Amino acid sequence: MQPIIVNSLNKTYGNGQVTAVKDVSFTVNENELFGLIGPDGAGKTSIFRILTTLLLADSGTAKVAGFDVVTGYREIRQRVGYMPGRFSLYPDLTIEENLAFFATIFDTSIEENYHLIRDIYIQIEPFKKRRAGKLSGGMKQKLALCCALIHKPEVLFLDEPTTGVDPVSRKEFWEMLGRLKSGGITILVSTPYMDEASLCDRIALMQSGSIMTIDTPEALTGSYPDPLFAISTEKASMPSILNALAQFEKTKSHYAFGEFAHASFTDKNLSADDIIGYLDSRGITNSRINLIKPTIEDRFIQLATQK
Ligand SMILES: Nc1ncnc2c1ncn2[C@@H]1O[C@H](COP(=O)(O)OP(=O)(O)OP(=O)(O)O)[C@@H](O)[C@H]1O
Repeated sequence: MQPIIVNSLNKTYGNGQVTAVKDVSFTVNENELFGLIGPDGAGKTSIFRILTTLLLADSGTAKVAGFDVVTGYREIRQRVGYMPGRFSLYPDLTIEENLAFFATIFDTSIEENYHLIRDIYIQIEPFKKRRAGKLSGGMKQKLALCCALIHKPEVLFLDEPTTGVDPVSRKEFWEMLGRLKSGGITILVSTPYMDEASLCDRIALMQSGSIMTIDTPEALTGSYPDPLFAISTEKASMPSILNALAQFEKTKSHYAFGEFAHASFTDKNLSADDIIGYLDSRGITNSRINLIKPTIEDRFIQLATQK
């Protein structure tokens, strides 16, 4: 059985004025870590809320853990864990009290399922008497994950779990997801961070409510359609490099990527020397150009901007 089956979901807000989810279909396999990747407003939270039975779709169907999200909402709520994007715990309760509260509403106890959360909980246990509202971003997120796990869910929904969290805690968090997955839980996670996408088994790249493509991270970057170059120079500013590239008739795409400009060209036989020659002719000298392996972010930009 596939724990998540989504078929042609649509969701609008404001009497149809805002389209949040547009004909979205995907499936998640048992024991898979599946990512919804896209910028703010792509529709990720709406999908999470529909799948966790907190929001009704306008049309389409979805099944979670074998139950329909409309007719089987009670069963689904028993079987899933949900960590919403915004901090959802009780700020005036301590770590321990929040966890005990979530255990109680699911008719279990911290002791009964301690083994599920142990790896994560031991990191925040020394502060168990501290109120949740007074925790750092990384600690809040660990507590929220413990609360989402304490009733032993079959499917875990994590909506932007690492937004606002420092890089070290983000890394630790993803290592924890890997361990949970090995423990047999199916995970749907969303993130706007493209570097995290590569840690999923498969990802759906989303924009403006639609899924542009679904595949493994390796297959997505491997199927980038053109040679991609990273260009830098100490002698010219980024805007002037981008401006020169914009005026080159063979430029297909160009954008700033950290300290580099990334560019692809309509002529697949164009060499780095040809590009250096063109930039020289535009007064951009001493440029360095490397043929690079595209990242998920490059692939996202390519799909989002293709005509
Ligand atoms: N209750 C609402 N009323 C009106 N518009 C909404 C509502 N909730 C979401 N939207 C709009 O629907 C679109 C999709 O929002 P959604 O929250 O699902 O996306 P997201 O990818 O999760 O982004 P974010 O990270 O910003 O939450 C956005 O344009 C958003 O402004």
